[in-house]
Amino acid sequence: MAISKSKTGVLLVNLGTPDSTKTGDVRKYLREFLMDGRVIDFPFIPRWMLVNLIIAPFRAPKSAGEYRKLWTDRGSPLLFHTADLKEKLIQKLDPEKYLVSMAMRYQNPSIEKGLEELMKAKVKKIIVVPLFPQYASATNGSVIDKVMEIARTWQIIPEINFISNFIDHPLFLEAWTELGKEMMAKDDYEKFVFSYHGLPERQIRKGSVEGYCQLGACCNKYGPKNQFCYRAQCFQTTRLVAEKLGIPQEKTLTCFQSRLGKDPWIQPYTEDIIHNLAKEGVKKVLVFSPAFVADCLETTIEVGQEYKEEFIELGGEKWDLVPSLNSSDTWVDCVKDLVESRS
Ligand SMILES: C=CC1=C(C)c2cc3[nH]c(cc4nc(cc5[nH]c(cc1n2)c(C)c5CCC(=O)O)C(CCC(=O)O)=C4C)c(C)c3C=C
Ligand SMILES: [Fe+2]
Ligand SMILES: [Fe+2]
Repeated sequence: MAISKSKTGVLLVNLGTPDSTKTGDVRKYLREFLMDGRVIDFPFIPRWMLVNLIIAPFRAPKSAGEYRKLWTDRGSPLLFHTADLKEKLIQKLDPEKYLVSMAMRYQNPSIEKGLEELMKAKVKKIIVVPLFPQYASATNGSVIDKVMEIARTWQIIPEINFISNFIDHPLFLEAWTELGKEMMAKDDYEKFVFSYHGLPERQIRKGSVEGYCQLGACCNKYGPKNQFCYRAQCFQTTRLVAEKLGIPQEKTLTCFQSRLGKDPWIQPYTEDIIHNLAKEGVKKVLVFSPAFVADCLETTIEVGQEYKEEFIELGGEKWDLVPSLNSSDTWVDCVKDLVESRS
């Protein structure tokens, strides 16, 4: 009892995934996810109408089909890779000092449950690790928001520490370098595409400090004024990973996938990059997806299957996806260090 009182609680949080591939479960997931005002940042009524009358009903059957292609015996890869990461982290952290739990921002296991587990053990402090390397209001911001919404109902609120982003953590970069090297040993790639999850441009502008972020060349530099700009962090991630792998900058392309709706999202779009590469006669491409730390619908299906089919149809020969960090040893070491450095 005395020992558990002095433990630090660690909460790993990933995005979320449906409970099953049934259309009803996918609809429920999409509703919870997209009704988050940090994800679709419209006022409540237009957001409610858009999500409940248009996106969820029409998208759910299509998304359920995509999830069926992705699903495994262990369920959703996003979920089981996060569970594996948690188990491996437990093995590496001192059990006398740390108690680790995991959650999904949307659906299950919920953040409520994850925090409850830590609070029941009377932890002295909580370190929340949103598993998103680049800060965005729609992801890390939303996790922080949700944790605070829950914590404000407690009588005793222990010290809570949030990891904001970790794009320049040496072990994060090393983990991607190891995976990239393994792929690069197999073939000579002409171009290296870094495809990140997209965001509506509006969300970047809202976070712009003194109007600095203009969604253009401003993202080619990374400093105090754009340290929270998601697009700038993505470009910086590309530069850091490419540098460690010895890939010349002119062979790298940073782009953004998964646009939803008609509003402009951050550019360049991955689809446009695919078309341009094919037009230029590029045949062999290696693709990194460093906005995700676990393989999921966005990596395996969208990048690994759909974009690949498009590139091959347009005349390309190879479009190989670097697998995500999942629960690789170096990535587990990175999370261990993120936690221990805040203890
Ligand atoms: C307005 C819509 C969306 C924003 C903004 C958004 C930001 C965002 N998302 C991720 C990470 C993931 N997204 C995933 C799936 C997914 N994302 C959206 C929409 C927005 N995301 C939808 C509708 C979906 C569901 C799938 C679909 O119908 O296409 C996933 C995969 C989950 C899985 O179960 O595999 C991840 C991970 C980031 C990092 C991000 C902003 C930076
Ligand atoms: Fe998303
Ligand atoms: Fe910016």
